Amino acid sequence: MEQATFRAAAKINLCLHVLGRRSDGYHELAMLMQQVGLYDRVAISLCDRPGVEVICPGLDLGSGEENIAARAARMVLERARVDCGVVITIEKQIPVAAGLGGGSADAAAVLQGLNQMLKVGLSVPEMMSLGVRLGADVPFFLLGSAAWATGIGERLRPVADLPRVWYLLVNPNIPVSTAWVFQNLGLTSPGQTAKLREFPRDTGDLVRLFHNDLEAVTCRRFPVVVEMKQKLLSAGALGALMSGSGATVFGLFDSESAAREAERSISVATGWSTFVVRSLP
Ligand SMILES: C[C@@](CO)(OP(=O)(O)O)[C@H](O)COP(=O)(O)OP(=O)(O)OC[C@H]1O[C@@H](n2ccc(N)nc2=O)[C@H](O)[C@@H]1O
Ligand SMILES: Nc1ncnc2c1ncn2[C@@H]1O[C@H](COP(=O)(O)OP(=O)(O)O)[C@@H](O)[C@H]1O
Repeated sequence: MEQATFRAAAKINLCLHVLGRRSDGYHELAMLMQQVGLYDRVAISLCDRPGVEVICPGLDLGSGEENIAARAARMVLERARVDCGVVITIEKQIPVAAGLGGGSADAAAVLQGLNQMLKVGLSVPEMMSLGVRLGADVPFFLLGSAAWATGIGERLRPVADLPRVWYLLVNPNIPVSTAWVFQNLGLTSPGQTAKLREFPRDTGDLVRLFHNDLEAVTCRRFPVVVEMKQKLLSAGALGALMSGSGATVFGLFDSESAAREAERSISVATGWSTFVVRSLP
């Protein structure tokens, strides 16, 4: 039985502007997205028994249509025209429903991993067009570099050489539904366009880009997000922002030691989950 293990890194949104609502209910966005060093481990085993099984120790994410990794596996198996089955074991480190794209990252790892293991020969653009049917964020994870994202998040322009910085991620252990946040956005006029040509060269440039149109919606329902931002700033973060639809907040630091010191002061005082991570290229 062939087996391989892949790492699936989380993402943060350094800015997220909502530009408008489409007739299918999705929203046009403009975002700067970057992966960070917080990983799920996705182990894929091929087996003789047909079907897809997903095991996620300690969590119940199902193996049916509700599980995005299982859906990704079925898509590749259909194209591979083989009659083997797949068992996927996901060790989650990325908090679930946290604005860090964990499900989409796992799905991208399964698309790439099975494509490789079954020698299906799908190109990256082909995987991206399958991926966007699983989730708007999946193409970004297949790209594998920081990017400006437009459309519903699937139109990507890679950004090279973003400053490598450290983030302290703080999550209150409250799951937030992305669909709920968009439904409660109450968009009345067209949103502001982000300056997509902007090229952040240093930490100051990065912090000046920080903006998230979804933050106010999540903060109204979960005021703890405001508290987490304030705690990060008083602990020395150069900037702090909610990622995606929340509720994770990230604080930016220019050294690992500064981020770890802030983590100590924040996690001593609260029961929140914290992660010190480096930005990925
Ligand atoms: C908001 C973002 C920002 O990166 O991140 P998360 O908070 O999920 O991490 C993403 O756009 C989320 O991407 P993803 O989580 O893959 O979204 P999907 O599963 O496709 O969509 C979940 C729901 O969010 C809404 N949605 C999503 C993307 C988008 N551009 N417009 C939307 O209105 C839709 O109501 C959809 O039913
Ligand atoms: N492999 C998976 N990892 C995380 N969540 C998953 C997975 N498969 C399905 N889900 C479901 O997807 C939803 C969104 O999860 P996630 O991708 O972690 O959040 P977010 O979109 O906020 O980053 C959750 O409600 C969860 O139950």
